[in-house]
Amino acid sequence: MPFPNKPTLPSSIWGAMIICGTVAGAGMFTLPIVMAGAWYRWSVMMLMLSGFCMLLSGLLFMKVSLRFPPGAGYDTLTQTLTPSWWRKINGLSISFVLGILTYAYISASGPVYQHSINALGININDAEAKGLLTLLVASVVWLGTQGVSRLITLCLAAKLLLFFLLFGGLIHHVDVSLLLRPNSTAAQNRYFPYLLATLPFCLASFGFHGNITGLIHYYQGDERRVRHALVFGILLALVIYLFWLTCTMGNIQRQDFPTIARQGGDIHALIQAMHDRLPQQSLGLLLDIFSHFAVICSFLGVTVGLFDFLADKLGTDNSKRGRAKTALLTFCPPLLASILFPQGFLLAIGYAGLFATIWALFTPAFLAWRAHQHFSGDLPRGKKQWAAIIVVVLFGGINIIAWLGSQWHMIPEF
Ligand SMILES: N[C@@H](Cc1ccccc1)C(=O)O
Repeated sequence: MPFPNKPTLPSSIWGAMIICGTVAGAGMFTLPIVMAGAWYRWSVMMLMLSGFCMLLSGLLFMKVSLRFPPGAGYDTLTQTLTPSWWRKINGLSISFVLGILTYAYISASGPVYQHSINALGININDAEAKGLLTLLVASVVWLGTQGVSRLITLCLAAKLLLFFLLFGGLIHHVDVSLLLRPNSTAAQNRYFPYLLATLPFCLASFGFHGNITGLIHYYQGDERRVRHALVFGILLALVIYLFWLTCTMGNIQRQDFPTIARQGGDIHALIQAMHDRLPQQSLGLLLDIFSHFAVICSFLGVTVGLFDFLADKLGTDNSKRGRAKTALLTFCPPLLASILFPQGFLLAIGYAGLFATIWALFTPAFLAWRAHQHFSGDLPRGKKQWAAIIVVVLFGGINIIAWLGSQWHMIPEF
């Protein structure tokens, strides 16, 4: 739907940053751990394929969303174009994924914060660190959108800057032979069988679809800019992931990864393993600061999404009290779960990958399918749209098979 007047719009670069900010979050920290079995070359290919399919579904969603008034998000689109049972499933999968990601962020960053606060000489335990961090993020979200978006922009800038500073340093320590020929024993020389199990994690790592509506609003419906922002955002995230994989797999031995996974696979364990390899203290410090910003950024983005979604569904008002109620519902269950089950970070990202298939892959394909019938009637469907819908649905189907296969131990685990 056309926007009435279009003053000068922000450059696509800013939109790309917003997308990259959500994409490259905690999921990224699971990648080297779950990809240790398939190792470097296969993992690089899998990342490219996943990035491509997730971008494709994002573009399908964008196309449909542009036909609606500005601000129309998942709920409006599914309400108009899909049967009510699908709308319900879609809504449930969105709240589940955002909730479990909140749990994952709290579980992953709690130990990192505890470590940093202890280093300052203040003694706190894991649960206290998690409570403190959650309270901090919850207060920002409670205060309102303006503050949050400023903080997200700030964290994102810090995250990108620190990332390139850090990896400029780390890349010098990469051992190329470790990347290409990791170990010697014949039994450990198998990589391909482990590839499928990485899929749900790749999918979660490239999730961003809740932000498309906001992006369309930001660019006032200018399709070209939104498209460029999505493409560049995903490309930038892919570059970051490839760098990250190179630096971690080029620094940590393949056989050391299962130990990290057994410790819950959280960021702290991974960073600890890297610390042991780093000769300079400054790089270690940079790594710590980077992980703080990386998680806080997605933590804010995802919890704002969950907060808005819950407020909308439950109809809580926008007063301070109403917002406090929604904030309690957004943050308390994941915090409690994280204190009771602190080791579930990897598992949670896997679940997020499974359930995100519904709203990040199937729903966009379904919407594109129905939108054509709804708006263009008898006109034949373009070949490109056909191809995109098939690729996206196939990718989603394989992801579900991969998740079930590893859950039922039918595909090997490293
Ligand atoms: N991509 C995000 C997770 C996410 C998944 C789905 C939607 C939004 C966010 C991360 O890696 O942390």
